[in-house]
Amino acid sequence: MEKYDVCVIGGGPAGYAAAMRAVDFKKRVLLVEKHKIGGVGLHNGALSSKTWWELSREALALRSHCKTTSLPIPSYNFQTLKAEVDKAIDGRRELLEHHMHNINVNSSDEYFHFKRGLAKVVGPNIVSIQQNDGEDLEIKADNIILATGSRPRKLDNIPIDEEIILTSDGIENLKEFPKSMVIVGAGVIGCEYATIFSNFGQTKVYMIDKGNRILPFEDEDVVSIIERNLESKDVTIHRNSQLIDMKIENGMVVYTLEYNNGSKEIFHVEKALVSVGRLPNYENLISGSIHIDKDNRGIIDELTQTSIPNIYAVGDITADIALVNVGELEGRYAVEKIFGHPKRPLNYENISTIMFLAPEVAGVGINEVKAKELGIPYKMVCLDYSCISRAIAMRNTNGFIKIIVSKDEEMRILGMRVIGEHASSAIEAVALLISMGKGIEELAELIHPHPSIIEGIQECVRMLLNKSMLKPGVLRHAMRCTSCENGEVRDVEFV
Ligand SMILES: Cc1cc2nc3c(=O)[nH]c(=O)nc-3n(C[C@H](O)[C@H](O)[C@H](O)COP(=O)(O)OP(=O)(O)OC[C@H]3O[C@@H](n4cnc5c(N)ncnc54)[C@H](O)[C@@H]3O)c2cc1C
Ligand SMILES: NC(=O)c1ccc[n+]([C@@H]2O[C@H](COP(=O)([O-])OP(=O)(O)OC[C@H]3O[C@@H](n4cnc5c(N)ncnc54)[C@H](O)[C@@H]3O)[C@@H](O)[C@H]2O)c1
Repeated sequence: MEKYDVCVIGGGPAGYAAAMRAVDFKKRVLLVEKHKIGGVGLHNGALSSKTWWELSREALALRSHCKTTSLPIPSYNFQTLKAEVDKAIDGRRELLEHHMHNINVNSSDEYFHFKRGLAKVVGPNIVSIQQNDGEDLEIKADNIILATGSRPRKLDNIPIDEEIILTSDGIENLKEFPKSMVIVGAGVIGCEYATIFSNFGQTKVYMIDKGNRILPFEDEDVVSIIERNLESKDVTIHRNSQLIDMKIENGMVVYTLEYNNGSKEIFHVEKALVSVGRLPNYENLISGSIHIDKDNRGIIDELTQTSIPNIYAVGDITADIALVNVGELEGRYAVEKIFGHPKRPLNYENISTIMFLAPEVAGVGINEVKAKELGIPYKMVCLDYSCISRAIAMRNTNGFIKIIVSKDEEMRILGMRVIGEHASSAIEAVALLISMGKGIEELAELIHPHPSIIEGIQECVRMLLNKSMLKPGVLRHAMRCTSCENGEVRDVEFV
């Protein structure tokens, strides 16, 4: 039986990162992937949707340019655009495969090994592999890392066929832009696809969420900009309504909503996208004789280690945050825990995120919704994009920067949200400061390039220190500061 130091099951971002970290430790590692390397990080997921988003932004910019210059408004061919998306994904997958297949070339020992097939843990040290183009085999590994990711959650009463009623896995089955589409579940995936389809301007988009607004976990002021922008592109958000029925009739989606006053309305659309969260892939992964603690959100782990000490779980299969960067962090951490001593603790508090919407929303740490939920007293400063030179130069001042700090002398940064153009480029400095446990003085005095969006962050911080260049007492419409304790929000007045 072949023997390895570690066997990693799943070649998505978490598994790939784990396998490559094991190579650093000069350990014999086997990576097993049943389908395509890259997982949802590339296919039907992060990279594919981001490529669609980038293309849709270009399309929107061109449409608005044509409108202002009275040029004919172009229409877009779905297949041509899909070929662009496929090219981007194939390029990244080929790079990962080339890297993987050549990793041992300059080494006398073959540390890295790869098998394509379906893996199953059949003993605490034994993995069986149903190879795609070879014999089934069993291997022995001192340690096993589970990184099999997640899949879209489905609802019992919605007949998903991935042709007419789709999940994010079925987007690639589309042949052309649908004339109309309803999105069930207005979380991150739902809102990103609503942004993409409405940006192209060829699909009438409807959105339904079980809550009374989109992005229920995000702050109200962020959501209101996103909702306003979606609605300006003719997206209909069904508020205070409940989906009571959805079926396919004559190749069309027919859905019924019930409103708060008891009345009902029936809608007909070409396609539906169901994006109501994701489920961990742990079915048929572990033989019944082995018990690993798990719940319906995923495998339960203690800093990546499962209830069986030599079996680790990383990425979407675990019960915590489902993001590429988190999966990679966990994959690397698990390997460091197995073969060395991780230099830094695994910390989920300062994860940076971007929601690819219109405009983009970048975040790090907690938002106001979370701070209130946790009962943390905080101070919040907010600066409108109309005060930032770079936003003015971009002729797009739709957005703001918001920083949340602890409501005490120390004013420790708890979190930040930036909504607007270049939002993502602005958060990194703050992410670093939060992770270093620094206060805000350092940021107030750093020199940033000009003009840049991050200058707005600096002005927010100076506002907290009562030494901003623009005075909030004068620009009340564009600069806000509040404090919150026991759920009570008050305006902070500056002299
Ligand atoms: C539409 C969409 C957009 C997203 N956008 C973003 C984004 O912008 N930013 C971000 O950070 N995150 C984003 N995510 C989330 C991100 O893609 C996931 O968090 C990430 O891919 C999880 O990585 P993973 O390695 O845990 O799992 P996966 O990427 O799901 O990979 C798991 C791999 O394991 C393989 N596998 C499963 N079972 C077995 C088995 N038994 N044997 C062998 N192989 C197996 C699968 O084939 C797969 O390749 C998005 C997700 C979706 C769906
Ligand atoms: N840019 C990014 O970083 C990015 C992009 C896409 C996905 N992701 C990751 O993928 C994960 C999954 O995304 P998602 O959008 O599927 O989940 P999500 O948790 O963000 O949103 C699910 C939404 O569905 C709603 N919902 C749940 N049940 C419902 C029902 N029965 N009817 C109507 N609405 C219902 C919820 O209220 C919620 O708004 C995210 O949590 C995130 O970790 C990240």
